[in-house]
Amino acid sequence: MESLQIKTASKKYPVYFGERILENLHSVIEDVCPSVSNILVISDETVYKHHGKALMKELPNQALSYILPSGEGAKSFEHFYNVQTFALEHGLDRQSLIIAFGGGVVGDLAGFVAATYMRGIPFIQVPTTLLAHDSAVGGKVAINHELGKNMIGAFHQPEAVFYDISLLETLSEKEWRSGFAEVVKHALIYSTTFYDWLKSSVSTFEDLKGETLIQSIKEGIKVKAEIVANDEKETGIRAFLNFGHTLGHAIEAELGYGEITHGEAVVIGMCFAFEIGKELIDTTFPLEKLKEWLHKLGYRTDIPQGLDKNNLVAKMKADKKAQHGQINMVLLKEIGEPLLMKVDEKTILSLLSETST
Ligand SMILES: NC(=O)c1ccc[n+]([C@@H]2O[C@H](COP(=O)([O-])OP(=O)(O)OC[C@H]3O[C@@H](n4cnc5c(N)ncnc54)[C@H](O)[C@@H]3O)[C@@H](O)[C@H]2O)c1
Ligand SMILES: O=C(O)C(=O)C[C@@H](O)[C@H](O)[C@H](O)COP(=O)(O)O
Ligand SMILES: [Zn+2]
Repeated sequence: MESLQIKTASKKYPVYFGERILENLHSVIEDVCPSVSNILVISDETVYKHHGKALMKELPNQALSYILPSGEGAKSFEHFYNVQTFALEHGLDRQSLIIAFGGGVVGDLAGFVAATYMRGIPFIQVPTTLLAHDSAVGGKVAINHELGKNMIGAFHQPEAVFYDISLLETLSEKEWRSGFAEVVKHALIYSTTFYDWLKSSVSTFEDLKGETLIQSIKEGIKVKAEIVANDEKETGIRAFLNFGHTLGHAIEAELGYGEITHGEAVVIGMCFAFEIGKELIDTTFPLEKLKEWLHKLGYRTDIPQGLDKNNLVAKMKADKKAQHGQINMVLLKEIGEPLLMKVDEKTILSLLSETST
């Protein structure tokens, strides 16, 4: 089992990763939460069906579980409230531990429950998707609002991240595609070395196995770790991790949560940010080559049909990076050279019209 250390202003914690490491979970819990009173596992139906038994076998018999429906819809006020009610009814206290067992949806919701229950209790992320190499690290936890993604949330770091990569074997191709988008994002904002390696190593999702998978996850987490170590609460460079998300989140909210995966929306958002970059900054980035690779991997890079462009712009203006109602987007001058820039909504509206099908 390998490990990395995450050091943020508020907390230091380990990220353990490797294949078939679940049997080590109890000793990690003893290490990071030695005086835990009881445990609540929060998961979703699909994850629990595939891997629930294997997880619960590693926990004390009294461990509780709360199973959410699968998918983005679980990041709602209703499910948040229901989990809090369950926790209260079952007597969770400040010595209780929440285990988020699932992808980014479970991690974000369970983390937000942990952040707010009795003003904050510990939690451990046990991620089960590729995407969660991103969501499980860094402490952003949230639920969605009809008016925007992750609008209600907190920064609450986990006590540990425990990533058994073998659990990913049951993921569908759609979910590999969604998760890989955030790996590509990490490479693009960080370094040519990471990006070139990724591009030459992954031509189909079949390639995401063994060492290539471990390396992709490890490098992605390292990028995230370095950024959150310097800016835990997004007062500056953490915004770079939001590359592709200004439009991506707007598309997810406009289409209806769960109609498009997070990663697929981020890919469209990243390509759009490159188009904006062509207009506003001096960049030589070969966007067509990136798109060629993305299309081979089955991504769409154009804006889905039928979306109202004015509504998209309104959502982009409501994004958390906006300042005084002005849209702030992450653009890339070159690979590894992100910058945050105010973009006029007229520029956005006209490019949205040009790049839509
Ligand atoms: N907090 C952050 O920093 C951060 C970062 C990136 C994304 N996110 C959020 O993460 C969410 C997306 O996460 P996700 O893509 O992991 O979605 P998800 O948690 O909904 O998982 C995707 C689907 O795969 C299923 N699944 C999960 N693990 C599985 C497994 N091992 N085998 C089979 N099926 C499995 C789930 O049931 C679900 O249907 C979005 O809400 C996004 O906003 C948060
Ligand atoms: O960790 C971050 O910071 C990110 O922006 C990572 C993103 O991939 C992730 O989707 C995050 O949840 C977006 O945050 P938000 O603040 O735009 O809601
Ligand atoms: Zn994301």
